[in-house]
Amino acid sequence: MAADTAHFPANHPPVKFGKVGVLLVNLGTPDGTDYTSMRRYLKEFLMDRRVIEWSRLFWYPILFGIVLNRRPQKVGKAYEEIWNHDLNESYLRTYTRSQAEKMAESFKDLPNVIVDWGMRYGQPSIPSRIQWLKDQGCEKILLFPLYPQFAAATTATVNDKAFETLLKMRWQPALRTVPPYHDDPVYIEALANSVRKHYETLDWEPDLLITSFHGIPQSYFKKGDPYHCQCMKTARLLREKLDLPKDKLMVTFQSRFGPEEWLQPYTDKTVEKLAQDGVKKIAIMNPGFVSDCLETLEEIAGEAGELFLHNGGEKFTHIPCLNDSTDGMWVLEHVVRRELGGWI
Ligand SMILES: C=CC1=C(C)c2cc3[nH]c(cc4nc(cc5[nH]c(cc1n2)c(C)c5CCC(=O)O)C(CCC(=O)O)=C4C)c(C)c3C=C
Ligand SMILES: [Fe+2]
Ligand SMILES: [Fe+2]
Repeated sequence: MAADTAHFPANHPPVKFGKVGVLLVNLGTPDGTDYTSMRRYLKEFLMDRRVIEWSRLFWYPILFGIVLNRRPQKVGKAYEEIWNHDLNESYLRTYTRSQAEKMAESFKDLPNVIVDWGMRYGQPSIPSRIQWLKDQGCEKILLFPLYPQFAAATTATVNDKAFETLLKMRWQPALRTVPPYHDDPVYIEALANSVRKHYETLDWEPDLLITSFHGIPQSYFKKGDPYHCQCMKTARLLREKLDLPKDKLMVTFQSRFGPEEWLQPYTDKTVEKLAQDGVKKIAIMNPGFVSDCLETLEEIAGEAGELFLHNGGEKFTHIPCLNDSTDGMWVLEHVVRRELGGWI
């Protein structure tokens, strides 16, 4: 309900209250594909201690001396290929905004709830959205890092940024964070549906389904990150839901960065080897990404596909992420309604 200020004394500052905010947060994305936008985005991303855990004394000379000079141009070209030119933004931003808009529409039965969206890196920033929700009268905010599997490099850094924002506020809203939903039956069912629906569009049948998750360094896993285990559980539940034998669904990890050893098997090496070993038809999906982005469209649908076909594979298909599809929205809304328990 709109805040009722009628009974305030005449000299009382106007305040809004009584609302509950839902803030959907995804990773982030550059504002443009040019060098300056790319550098700004990568700098914020790669300065995050949750993402790169190396000592700053070691990392900053490499970051500022090499990475931020070369990588913006290289990655900018890759973004150029998958850019949403109609809206002049990346699909990650298009989908995240659409997810918030669709959720707001279906939450019309909850008039006190305001749904908003933000990014961990780049715009709209988490501090700006938390302040905006507070200004709208949100005394309670449900923060939803959209990643199904928890990783310190993704979920924890979103939570950190939100709490860091509260650190500077006198009148803080109550903040609740959404836990990982890697084994939620609704999520698993939506993934299974997306596979079934995609297969119906093909005039061939894949010999193998690869679930490719974003990797993390092995060292993060050894320090106790639950990410690997949660990816494995998602994949097992999906395989069971699809009624596939163990050898028909494979888990791989993509997007290595830097010289360290990352979670294995690596997606690119696996795809290459499978083709060389005579596997002819594969499908790849990215269950850990809530929206298609550079890592799914360029690296998997593009590069991994080419690698497979150039090494002897005959058929390759990429199954889109859940994005803002009906099934995808069903998952996000189910998780949010559950986590709002006691607040609405
Ligand atoms: C050491 C570096 C990185 C870790 C650890 C890492 C983990 C991680 N990332 C995602 C999801 C996404 N990453 C994306 C892009 C991206 N990731 C890294 C580095 C690490 N990620 C970089 C440097 C970049 C930028 C592109 C590049 O320079 O190669 C994206 C795409 C964003 C977009 O705008 O499209 C996503 C999404 C997860 C889920 C994860 C750990 C679980
Ligand atoms: Fe990443
Ligand atoms: Fe494990």
